[in-house]
This record gives sequence, C-alpha cells and structure tokens, in this order.
Amino acid sequence: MRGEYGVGIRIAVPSKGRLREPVLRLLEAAGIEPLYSPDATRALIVPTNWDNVSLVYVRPEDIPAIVSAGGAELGITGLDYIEEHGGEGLEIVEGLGIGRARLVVAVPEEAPVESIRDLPDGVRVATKFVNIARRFFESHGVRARIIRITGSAEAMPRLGVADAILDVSSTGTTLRLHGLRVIAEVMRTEAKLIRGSHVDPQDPLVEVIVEAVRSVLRARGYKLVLMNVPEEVLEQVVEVLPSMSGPTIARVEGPRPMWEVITVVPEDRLAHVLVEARKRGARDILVLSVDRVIP
Ligand SMILES: Nc1ncnc2c1ncn2[C@@H]1O[C@H](COP(=O)(O)OP(=O)(O)OP(=O)(O)O)[C@@H](O)[C@H]1O
Ligand SMILES: O=P(O)(O)OC[C@H]1O[C@H](OP(=O)(O)OP(=O)(O)O)[C@H](O)[C@@H]1O
Ligand SMILES: [Mg+2]
Repeated sequence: MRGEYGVGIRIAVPSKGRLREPVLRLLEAAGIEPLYSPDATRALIVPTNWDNVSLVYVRPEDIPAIVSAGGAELGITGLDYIEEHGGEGLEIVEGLGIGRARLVVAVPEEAPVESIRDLPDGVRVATKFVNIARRFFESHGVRARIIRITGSAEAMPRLGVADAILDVSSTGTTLRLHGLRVIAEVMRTEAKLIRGSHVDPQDPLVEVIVEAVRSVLRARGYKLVLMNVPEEVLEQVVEVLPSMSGPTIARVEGPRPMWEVITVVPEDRLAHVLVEARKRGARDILVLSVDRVIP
C-alpha cells in the first residue's frame, strides 16, 4: 500500500468490552493490523501496517460521536450505541455479524406486569441507553423516570434502585440470574462499520478498506473443497455439490481418466457433501479455508 494514497484514514475501534477482540480479528483478516498493542504502550492512536491508516482505540459508546465529529473517518461499534447517539453525521456502511444481541425491557419475575402498557407512570427504569429508553417509553405513552447507570443494570431492581431495566441481552443468563423477565424487545443490535458523513465514500483508501472488510464477511461460513473423481462417477459426484457458480473441473494427468473437482461449500453443508461425494467415488478430498470472496 506504500505511498499509493495521499489522505490518512483513522478507524475508531472499541478499546474494551465484547467487541474489541472480534473487531481487531476482523480487521486483521482484512489485512489491517496495528503495529503495536495499545495495552503495552498506552498509545491510543496506533499506526497500522497500511500506510496512512491508523486505529483509534476509544470506548465503543463514544465511537458514533467521534466519527460524527470528524475525529475518525471510519468506525466500528454496536447499532445500540449508534441509535443512542442518534446517528447524525454518520452513515452505516455494513453490518458485521458480530456483537449480536437484543435490547430489552425487563422487570422482576413477580412484578404484576405483562407488557409495557402495564407499567405505571413514574416507573423507574435503569439503563445506560437513556435516549433509546426515553424515545421507546414516550412512543408507548409511558411516563418513565430514566435512571442513568453505566453498567450492571440487571442488579438495579434487586437493589431497589429501579423497577425495570432496559439493557442488552443475548443468552438471557444475566437476566435469569437476577430474577428478571423480558416484557418487550426494543431493538436488535450488531456491530456496524460506520463512516462519517463528511467522508467521501469514493475516497480510494476508504473504498479499499470497505471492500477488504466486505470480502472477509462474504467468505464467512465457506470452505473450498478439492477432490479427485474418476471419470465414470463424475456426474454423480457433481450432483451433490453446491457451488457459487458451477464447480471447476480439471483433468488430472495419469494413466486412468480422472478429474479434479474444485468447489465452494457452505460450512453447514460440508459434512453432508463430504460423505456423499466420498460414497459416490470421490477421493483425496482436501478442505481449505476461504479468506476472501470478491464477486
Ligand atoms: N451479551 C452480549 N452479546 C452480544 N453483544 C453484546 C453483549 N453485551 C454487549 N454487547 C454488545 O457489545 C457492544 C460493546 O459493548 P460494551 O463494550 O460497551 O459492553 P461490554 O462488552 O459489556 O463491556 P463493559 O461491560 O466493560 O462495558 C455493544 O454494542 C453491545 O450491544
Ligand atoms: O444475555 P447474556 O448472555 O447474559 O448477556 C447479557 C449481558 O452481557 C453484557 O454484559 P457483559 O457480560 O459484557 O458484562 P458487563 O456486566 O461488564 O457489562 C450485557 O451488559 C448484559 O449484562
Ligand atoms: Mg457489558
């Protein structure tokens, strides 16, 4: 990449929490790696192996505001934090399929409440998503008192600090552990790649980064399968193969007519495809990982 582009691009990434490692792994798969770890150095703005691309390590909840204000051209954070910020001054470029969860409203098991409508005026709701909460309860005609906390919302009802919470839930373990029951889903969330509205989407370096990330996302869940197939069973073997656009078939040099079949298989069908292909006479099967897909 050296010297190809004039403008520098800063990518805001979570400095902590659940998204940090998956986000760094995704960027690494896209070929973008920080030159050193911020943990070791305390550096918060770290150059990468790409000339003119640096990572900015900040709290995930601050990323929308930072990208919106022009402190970084690109960023990766949860849709929940984007909605909480409001989303002005930024564009959502791509869903990344990580950090998937729901934002829910929950109350103590024993509360005489079945739905949002049953919540009395003045109900105290603990949450770090105060804007989302305000909007949600207003739209449902509930006059809630929002209590701002920055974490551990699930503990608040038992502590007597709140009557309900609005928080992230994925497996539901934390809610169950604290005797809470979901009465409404507010939204679904996942990590998104965002771009500041002030940034030209056609900026060459932005385009290259976005495409690199997209190519990694497309490759998720696929394997490349190679196999040798004797000519007499070729048709039967090809029948069981899914493919992006037909399998590639090449002749194998040798004494008997043999073909090499190359195809891309979704991981959830891999076991089935391998067993069936083997049964039908395929041999020497290789399964390779797919790093990128560029259609
Ligand atoms: N249990 C979960 N499953 C999937 N995604 C989650 C879960 N909890 C939080 N997230 C998502 O991870 C993103 C980052 O959250 P954040 O780092 O602020 O919280 P955290 O990982 O719980 O860290 P901390 O508890 O230190 O604040 C948010 O967008 C959030 O929606
Ligand atoms: O439905 P579950 O699978 O239980 O996940 C939900 C919990 O996950 C997150 O917290 P995290 O585990 O990141 O810890 P935290 O309390 O430090 O936020 C979130 O804030 C919830 O508390
Ligand atoms: Mg948390």
